[in-house]
Amino acid sequence: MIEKNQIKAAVAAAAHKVRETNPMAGSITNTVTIDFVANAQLAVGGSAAMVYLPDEGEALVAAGNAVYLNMGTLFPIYEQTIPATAKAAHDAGKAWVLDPVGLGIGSLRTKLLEELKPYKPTIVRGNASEIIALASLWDLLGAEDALDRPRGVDTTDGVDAAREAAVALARYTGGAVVVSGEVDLVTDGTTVVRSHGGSELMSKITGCGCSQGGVLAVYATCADAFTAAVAGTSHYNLAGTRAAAVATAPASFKVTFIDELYRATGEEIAANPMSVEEA
Ligand SMILES: Nc1ncnc2c1ncn2[C@@H]1O[C@H](COP(=O)(O)OP(=O)(O)O)[C@@H](O)[C@H]1O
Ligand SMILES: Cc1ncsc1CCOP(=O)(O)O
Ligand SMILES: [Mg+2]
Repeated sequence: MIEKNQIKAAVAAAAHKVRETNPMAGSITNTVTIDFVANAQLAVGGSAAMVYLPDEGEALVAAGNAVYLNMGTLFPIYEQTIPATAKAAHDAGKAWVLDPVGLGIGSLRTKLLEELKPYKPTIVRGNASEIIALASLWDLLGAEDALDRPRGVDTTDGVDAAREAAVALARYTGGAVVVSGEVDLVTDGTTVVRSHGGSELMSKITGCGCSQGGVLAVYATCADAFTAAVAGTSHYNLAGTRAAAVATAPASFKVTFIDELYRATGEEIAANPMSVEEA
């Protein structure tokens, strides 16, 4: 298990490095939230590039240290783009972040996520239902825990219901897993961090999860999987807490939230409340 002080020091260092280096993390993401993802990546200090085509996904892998793959709205071309980009990242030893949005809707999403298993995402980020569904699809849960039911894009499970699935996924990938919710859970399969903060209003605007994934990819350009996952999640929760102190309804919250992502310093991000336990 990693000690809390060590985690916090690594988080502050990662935040400083992002701000100093303005790293690019390319994305293949959904059309609902593509603008929010790019703006969140810029606000935390990164640089964004959004593409749809297979050779462009591979080009973004070559051009940066991390890419973000989000399954939210699939087009037929993604049958080529998503596996080609994940394979390119895996083969190049570069980081990639997976958000298995809406796993269970339709057959292409399921087929693609099955295909991605050998490319072991550096960070998996999803809500509790998506994390349980992915661990189940990848046969990482005991038969009695395995679930196979279609879902939408919002969770029907609490974060703790996905703890075992998250630990199993992290042990399989060798990377980190973030389960988002009222209190976010982050694990590398050995240590579990619970990151506090944020706001209920984050579930009242679309794209807080998707943009969190984009921010995690920015951090993954500059830090190991677990540090990047804790740092991006802490940064998110701090900005959510601060935005909720100013804005009381969804649209103004979203604008203020992006401002607070921009304002947060490395020390403030590291000081965001967390608890640490063994996996
Ligand atoms: N009730 C809540 N309280 C605090 N933060 C929340 C709450 N609901 C969601 N969040 C935050 O919103 C972000 C997106 O989480 P979530 O809504 O679970 O993802 P998704 O949009 O993929 O379903 C995360 O940073 C999470 O911490
Ligand atoms: C509503 C919706 N439908 C397909 S993707 C998407 C966005 C989901 O965004 P998030 O999971 O971040 O709320
Ligand atoms: Mg989501």
